[in-house]
Amino acid sequence: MDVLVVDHPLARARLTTMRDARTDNAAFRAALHELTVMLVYEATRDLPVAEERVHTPVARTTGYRLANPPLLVPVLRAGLGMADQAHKLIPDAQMGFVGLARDEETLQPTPYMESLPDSLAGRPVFVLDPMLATGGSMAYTIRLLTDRGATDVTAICALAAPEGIKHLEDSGLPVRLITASIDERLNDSGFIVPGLGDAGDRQYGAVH
Ligand SMILES: O=P(O)(O)OC[C@H]1O[C@H](OP(=O)(O)OP(=O)(O)O)[C@H](O)[C@@H]1O
Ligand SMILES: O=c1cc[nH]c(=O)[nH]1
Ligand SMILES: [Mg+2]
Repeated sequence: MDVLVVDHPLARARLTTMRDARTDNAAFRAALHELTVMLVYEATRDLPVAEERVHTPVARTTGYRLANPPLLVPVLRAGLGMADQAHKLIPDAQMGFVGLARDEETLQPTPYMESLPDSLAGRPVFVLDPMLATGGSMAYTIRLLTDRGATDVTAICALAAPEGIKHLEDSGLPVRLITASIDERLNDSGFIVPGLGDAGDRQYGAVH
């Protein structure tokens, strides 16, 4: 599996803000928004472009646009904090939604929402979720996509654990990963160490 770690100094600075336990919900959301721009920028770097003629005030020249904009799929809740920024960068993208909550005992994803186009054949997909921990939620989401014909999936995550990367690699699913950091490990509760805590709670407040 291709893995790209975006370790640009500005990305590291935003991630540091997100990691800091003193960062409040609003500042955490702002840092995630800004980090998302950097991750999506890198994720789109090699996408095919279509050429079009453009008239500047001075002359005619060749212009460019994405030939086949990806479907954006935020994984609720935490991925919602990446959705608007990704959409601003790719305004003609369509968006689908998946809602998952990880069971705190079993660490298995429990699905509660799914809104995706019927067919994804020939369409690249960007899955937006700040956290790749065990990898169970991401693998579940990607299977929803491949069941609809997707063969080109990019997982965009602020943080990834080695265990989650291995899970995706072992799954054989057609995915590449863009992340700002590969952290050390998971703890006994399935949290990424050093991590940043619960990315949903850090943005929107605790539900339990
Ligand atoms: O790799 P995994 O072990 O599956 O864990 C990662 C998942 O955990 C978090 O969501 P959570 O279940 O906490 O839901 P939330 O976004 O509503 O907080 C995160 O946003 C991922 O979706
Ligand atoms: O560290 C973790 C692991 C899973 N989900 C989170 O939000 N944080
Ligand atoms: Mg959560």
